[in-house]
Amino acid sequence: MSELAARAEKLDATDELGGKRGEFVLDDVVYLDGNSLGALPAVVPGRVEDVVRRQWGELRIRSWEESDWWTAPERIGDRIAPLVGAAPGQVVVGDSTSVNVFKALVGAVRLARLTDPARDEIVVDATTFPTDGYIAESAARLTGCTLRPVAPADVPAVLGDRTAAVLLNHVDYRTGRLHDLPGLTAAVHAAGAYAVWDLCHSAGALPVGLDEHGVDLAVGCTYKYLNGGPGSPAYLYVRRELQDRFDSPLPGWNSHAEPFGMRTDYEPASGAPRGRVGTPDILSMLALEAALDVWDGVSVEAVRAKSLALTDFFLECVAEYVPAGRVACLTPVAHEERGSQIALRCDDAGDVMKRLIEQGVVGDFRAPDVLRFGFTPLYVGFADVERAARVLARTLA
Ligand SMILES: Cc1ncc(COP(=O)(O)O)c(C=O)c1O
Ligand SMILES: Nc1c(O)cccc1C(=O)C[C@H](N)C(=O)O
Repeated sequence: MSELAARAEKLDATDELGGKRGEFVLDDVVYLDGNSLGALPAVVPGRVEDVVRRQWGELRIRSWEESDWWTAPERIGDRIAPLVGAAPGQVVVGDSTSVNVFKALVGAVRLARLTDPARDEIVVDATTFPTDGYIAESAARLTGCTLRPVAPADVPAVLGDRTAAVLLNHVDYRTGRLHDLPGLTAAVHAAGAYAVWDLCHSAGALPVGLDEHGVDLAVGCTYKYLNGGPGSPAYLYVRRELQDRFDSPLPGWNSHAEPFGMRTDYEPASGAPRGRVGTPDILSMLALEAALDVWDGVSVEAVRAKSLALTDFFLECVAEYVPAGRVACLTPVAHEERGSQIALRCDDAGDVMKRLIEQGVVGDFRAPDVLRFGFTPLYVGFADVERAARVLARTLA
């Protein structure tokens, strides 16, 4: 056994999160794609079966009340809240991330214009996951704003009294770079603008501190580190002090103060429900609720500590096993700039990833030349990491 393999064994033996792996349905594959689709928590199938057979099949319409379907978006929002550093009552679950980006960004521009109607610029992360960029462009057109795509580090330099809202990613989906949420949020506020953060690649992987850092609005998906399942609903955070002024661009009947009043005039609900739109996707939502059980007794700080240890160890194994110059790491080495993934640039990355997957190491390929490996501390161990680096070296040899 190599020195690194022996070390991996020891690290796994003392890993305080090691026991969590047994709460997931996993096989012999090294699954490093939880930053795209989280693994299945073992508790989910039985709970979904109950929702389908008993709640829907037997109780039918009664379940909106008796099975608490109607309040699921806020209830499950409150389960996600502590994972992103939010007090209860500020997170609502529903719709896709894309839709929530739209609600948050248009809502942020409207908030800015309450005090300064002349604000007419939206700043967006130029390196963003494409959907955020597309939605930002449309939100700018709809609100009569100019869109300024800027790399996150350059955002402070372009802020001014025309800035209405800034849309940023906490962790970059390609490189795994962790952006400075506290510093950038403070800079946005100093310019009198509103900060919207996309937490897709940070929630469930590292502490976010939404309340602590005064974030205005945030969105995120639940199918990555929160393991909610394919297409599970996203969430929207609106800071408590802004909720009464939040003017959603998608005011559906579910966000009405009195949904069953069936009134022609719209009166927004107060609190987190104001972020709702239409009927919640109950099956996906309750699968997510069950999946969140794996977080019982887990601290995000412990997850972060293990995530950094896993990514450090992966970099060490890659440096030891992979011939020098064969891959280049795009992910920052500094802990304060690293999310929970490692991105390696490599020639023929698409083909290399195919061959890795054939050998039981599942990451993903992002065009044009990136091998992406996501590390989910709840179910990835150090022996997995050592094996992944070993198989990568063999594949590249
Ligand atoms: C940063 C980021 N935003 C948004 C999305 C996707 O949004 P949606 O849930 O609408 O597909 C993803 C991944 O799919 C993402 O990585
Ligand atoms: N949402 C996805 C999907 O429906 C199919 C395939 C991949 C995804 C993803 O989540 C991609 C992911 N956001 C990324 O960072 O690339």
